[in-house]
Amino acid sequence: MRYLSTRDASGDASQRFCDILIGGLAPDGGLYLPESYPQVDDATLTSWRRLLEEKGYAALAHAILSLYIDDIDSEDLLGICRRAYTAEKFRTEDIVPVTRLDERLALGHLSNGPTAAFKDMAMQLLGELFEYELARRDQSLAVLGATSGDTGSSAIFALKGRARIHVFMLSPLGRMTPFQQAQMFSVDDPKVVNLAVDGVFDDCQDIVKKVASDLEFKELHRLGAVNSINWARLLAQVVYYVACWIRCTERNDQQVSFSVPTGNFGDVCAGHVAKQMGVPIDALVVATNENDVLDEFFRTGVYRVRRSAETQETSSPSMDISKASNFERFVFDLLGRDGARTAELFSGLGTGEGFDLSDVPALAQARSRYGFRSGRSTHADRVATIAAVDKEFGVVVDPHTADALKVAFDVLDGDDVATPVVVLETALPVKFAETIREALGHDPETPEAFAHLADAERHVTEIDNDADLVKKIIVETLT
Ligand SMILES: Cc1ncc(COP(=O)(O)O)c(C=O)c1O
Ligand SMILES: N[C@@H](CCOP(=O)(O)O)C(=O)O
Repeated sequence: MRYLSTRDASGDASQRFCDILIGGLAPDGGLYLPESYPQVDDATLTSWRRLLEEKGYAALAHAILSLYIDDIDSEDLLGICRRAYTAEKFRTEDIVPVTRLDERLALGHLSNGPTAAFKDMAMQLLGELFEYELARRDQSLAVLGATSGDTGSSAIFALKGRARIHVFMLSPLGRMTPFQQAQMFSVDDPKVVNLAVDGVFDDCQDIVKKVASDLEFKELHRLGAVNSINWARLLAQVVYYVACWIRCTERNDQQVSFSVPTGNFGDVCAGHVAKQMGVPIDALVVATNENDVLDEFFRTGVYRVRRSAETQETSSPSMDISKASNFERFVFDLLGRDGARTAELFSGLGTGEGFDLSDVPALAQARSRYGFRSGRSTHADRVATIAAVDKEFGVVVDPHTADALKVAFDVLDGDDVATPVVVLETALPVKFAETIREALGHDPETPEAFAHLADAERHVTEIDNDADLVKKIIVETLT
């Protein structure tokens, strides 16, 4: 399989998987996608069903990843998957258990990993892939990432202690929950550098892209990416769509839909990839919080990015995002993979512009061909949903999952989706105690592994929103 950039007008798919794994963002500022989506037939779906049942999640991951990775020996890739997806790390043999709430609703549990968020599903694999490839190249990597609360911890826990890797993680100052801050900043490791930026997540992500676009700097300091701009993140996430579909169905002609709490559009974009491969997925429901740029797009065709000052601070803080990176991948597909047009639309976003596709005939396909639906949820909605789901099903969900449940109820009640909906649970409630207390009147359960966090010492430097300053810190740390 070869890969191309969403901004490459020539359509030249010349990159191999391990090159883009290490490269992260494409040199032209675009995001990598495979030249085509491998198509799965009935026999393949049946074999995946058997594989998951008989050999487990790691074996399923190996089968799916093998369709996209042809520059890692198959046995080595299997070893990588087995090391990434263990019952010890994910606290369950199933890795991704599914709870059926009723005949039309299920929860896909993605947050049983080391940092209690779905980011671990991809990040544990990324850690193993980096280790393997860097050893093969005898190289080091300086990972520069941005987080709104969960990617940061997940990356740090997956990468710390790996000899060839430094981690520089940018987070929006004061905008994460106390638990998220404690989890991330408690790591005491000279090769892990936490930088709290005076700004919002989008500012942090802009810095990452700006620094990575300085190709000389990137090459000199061997800069890598762990955000979902890295294709490997999305690829790993495709696997749990397949696993959830298998766990909710008995036959290959049965479809399910997914409701996905959405911020940077990475999670639901992995669902888009799975659907394009032929996995029997009906609707992909994009559930946003009050930062509803994507809901607005799917309703109107207008992509109106908000400036930092307009990005609201909400009680599902990990989704406080107004410039969704991976949306570029979907628009590239929607526009028939027109790299020149995609470059034109997305290169203006840095200056706060958006675009309007309401007149483009292909927009209708967002729903008809690609299955997208959307909706938004507010603070009042998520608090009410957490309380209602606890009362009706005896399950406590985190605020992000509550947003997806709220929108799932909307589309089901409005008869907009006729297939069972799997709501992706993206974090554990322990990370968002204040909102849980407001909804339920008591604290969320604290798993034993996190009991020590509240008192841990913090390791973080507060900095201005300044890409040059970040470069300076990277240089000083690496030399
Ligand atoms: C808990 C949680 N839920 C949902 C999301 C949204 O996922 P995505 O950015 O892939 O759309 C994030 C982060 O973005 C998150 O941390
Ligand atoms: N919600 C994320 C934001 C970054 O998204 P990513 O999927 O691109 O890494 C977070 O919690 O940090």
